[in-house]
Amino acid sequence: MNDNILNDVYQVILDRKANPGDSSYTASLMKKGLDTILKKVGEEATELVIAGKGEVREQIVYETADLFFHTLVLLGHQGISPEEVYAELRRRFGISGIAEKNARTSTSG
Ligand SMILES: N=c1c2ncn([C@@H]3O[C@H](COP(=O)(O)OP(=O)(O)OP(=O)(O)O)[C@@H](O)[C@H]3O)c2ncn1[C@@H]1O[C@H](COP(=O)(O)O)[C@@H](O)[C@H]1O
Repeated sequence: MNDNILNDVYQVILDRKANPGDSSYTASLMKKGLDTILKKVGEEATELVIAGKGEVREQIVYETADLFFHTLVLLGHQGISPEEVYAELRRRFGISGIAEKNARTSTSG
């Protein structure tokens, strides 16, 4: 996962943090600080829960994107790279996950 949209958006977030512009929503969140960012993450998580209950596919996708974005802002604020999260997921995926992937590959051809 070296080249994906999460990384691209994260790079923009870091840039907004380093070079805040007046019109940037990300920069305004960074300026307001951790409590505001955490509040947004909580709100977006709640909105995703509501969307999930509604079972409207487009709404779930939209709210998931909002939650991903605000989570990346939190990571950026804390100086944590998405790569650290990917590494944790890879660690959990571990040996059993790799074995499952290999089994799927060998039966799909
Ligand atoms: N991915 C996003 C992104 N997702 C959501 N948002 C903003 O997050 C806010 C969401 O807060 P709310 O849910 O309260 O918004 P709302 O309009 O009240 O309600 P919704 O309809 O969004 O649910 C809105 O203002 C959205 O515009 C985002 N703002 C920025 N980005 C990315 O960040 C980049 C830099 O943006 P700026 O910092 O604004 O330059 C952009 O190019 C995008 O790639």
